[in-house]
Amino acid sequence: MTEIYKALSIAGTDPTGGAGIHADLKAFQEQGVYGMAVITSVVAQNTLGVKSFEEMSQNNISQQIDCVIEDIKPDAVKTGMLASIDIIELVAEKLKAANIQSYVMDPVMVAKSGHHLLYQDAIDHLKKLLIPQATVITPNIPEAEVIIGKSIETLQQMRDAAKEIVQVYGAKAAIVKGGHRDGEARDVLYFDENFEEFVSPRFDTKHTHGTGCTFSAVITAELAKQKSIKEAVTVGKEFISAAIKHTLGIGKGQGPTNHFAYRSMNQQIARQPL
Ligand SMILES: Nc1ncnc2c1ncn2[C@@H]1O[C@H](COP(=O)(O)OP(=O)(O)O)[C@@H](O)[C@H]1O
Ligand SMILES: Cc1ncc(COP(=O)(O)OP(=O)(O)O)c(N)n1
Repeated sequence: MTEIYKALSIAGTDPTGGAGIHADLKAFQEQGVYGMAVITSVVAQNTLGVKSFEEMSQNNISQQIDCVIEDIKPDAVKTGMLASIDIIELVAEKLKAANIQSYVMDPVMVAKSGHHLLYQDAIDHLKKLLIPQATVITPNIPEAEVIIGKSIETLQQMRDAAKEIVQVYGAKAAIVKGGHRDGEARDVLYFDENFEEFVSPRFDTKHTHGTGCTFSAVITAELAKQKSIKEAVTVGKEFISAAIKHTLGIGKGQGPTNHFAYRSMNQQIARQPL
């Protein structure tokens, strides 16, 4: 019988489907993994920006997580938008108790539109309670700067940051993403005392809404399928590169990426125009 691999995203929503839980579920599905979702915050946002968000109650989030874990235990979990200290504390406690095999932490802080998705006072809790539990953490450059408290401009500083997040803050592996720099899109992974770099050309497009969510969701799906960290990040990079390159061109602002592109390319099927 075919093994069913299962992944859970604990994150906020995006009604236009480009980021958050919606992007995560689509990425899980594309990668052949059964997707599940616990909603931390309902966000009113679209490709033009975030209007507002409301957090779910502690009791409700707690019960959502219990409903999943008691019934269909995930092979891998990712967290995205967690918003507040209370939610971080709750999720950290639940993850520890569930003894999850692979945990991918996307330390979501600020949307590309500039709207804060994490209260400033919650950053220390993210660092103390969740980073030490992470199998892989996937900060973009501004998030890595907040975590280590230093500015990151050069490739060497990206490498130093990835190493520090592992050695000082306790993640098993860290990938610092280069999406916010100029030139080629180069991401740096530090794991097992080694560096690996993942590179693609920089595609000249404004349609990059939800790139970080999608990238970390694909890594989560691949880890759920028992792939190694290096294999999972390799697929994540190929997926997000194809999704940015073959833009859908929808939305009035920074549009979503093309979740169909990676599978369409691999299967040579024109499910959507490439
Ligand atoms: N214009 C682009 N062209 C190619 N790759 C990109 C581009 N923008 C981002 N990426 C890649 O997308 C992934 C997500 O990175 P990033 O956009 O920095 O994350 P976030 O959404 O968290 O800010 C990384 O692999 C990054 O290198
Ligand atoms: C609910 C929710 N979670 C995370 C984000 C940020 O997503 P990200 O992948 O960093 O992409 P941008 O939104 O910054 O383009 C979000 N917007 N909403």
